[in-house]
Amino acid sequence: AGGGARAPAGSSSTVRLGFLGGKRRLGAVVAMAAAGADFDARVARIASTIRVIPDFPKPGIMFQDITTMLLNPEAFRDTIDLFVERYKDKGITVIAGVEARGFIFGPTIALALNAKFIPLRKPKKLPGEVISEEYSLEYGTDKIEMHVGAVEPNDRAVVVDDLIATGGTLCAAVKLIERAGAEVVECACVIELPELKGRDKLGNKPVFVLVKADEAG
Ligand SMILES: O=P(O)(O)OC[C@H]1O[C@H](OP(=O)(O)OP(=O)(O)O)[C@H](O)[C@@H]1O
Ligand SMILES: Nc1ncnc2[nH]cnc12
Repeated sequence: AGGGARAPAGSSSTVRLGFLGGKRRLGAVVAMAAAGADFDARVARIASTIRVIPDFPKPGIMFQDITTMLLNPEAFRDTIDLFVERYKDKGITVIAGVEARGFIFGPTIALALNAKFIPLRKPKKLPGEVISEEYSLEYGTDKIEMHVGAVEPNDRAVVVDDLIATGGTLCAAVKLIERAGAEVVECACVIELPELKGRDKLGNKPVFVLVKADEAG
């Protein structure tokens, strides 16, 4: 109220910042372009190390095999770094990894972010009290479980897995964490099979992926 007659607090410094911002913006654009080029180069290297095996584990499935990427330390490190760079200033307190391949990437990302790592496991693997969610897969149905007490209501989580196909697994993971009252900020995967429209299953939950596979698995 009455603010219309007054200059907004800090207006002079706003002008100065605007001027400085003008100079900085140019630098920022250059820096962003460089970061973008670097991002693209790292993603290209990661993509080139992923092996595709036709008809595994069933006829018609184009299996995206990340084990060949793990043989290349630069590509493996780039994968971890790209996730850490994305989440480092986002107040993430939990990295939840989906068994089995989410366990390959999740713990290193969690340590780099100083966040908790939470394993989301296949049934009857966790020894304590669990909550569970059933889901359908591209090739069958399954269930994942999480220890009660692993996440707390004020936690901010990212769910990590190697791949999103139909989205059933990530959807179940998000439900588990949200049932425990925490916020899932995003899901993060190395690979997406876009033709299987997994994002649709996740509604408006953001999914960050590094590599989109050409053909549906
Ligand atoms: O988006 P969706 O259709 O749910 O499929 C993606 C899931 O499928 C794969 O795991 P899988 O269930 O084969 O288990 P594994 O990692 O133990 O082999 C993959 O690692 C994801 O977790
Ligand atoms: N095509 C695929 N490759 C690897 N993992 C998968 N999980 C579900 N579909 C897959």
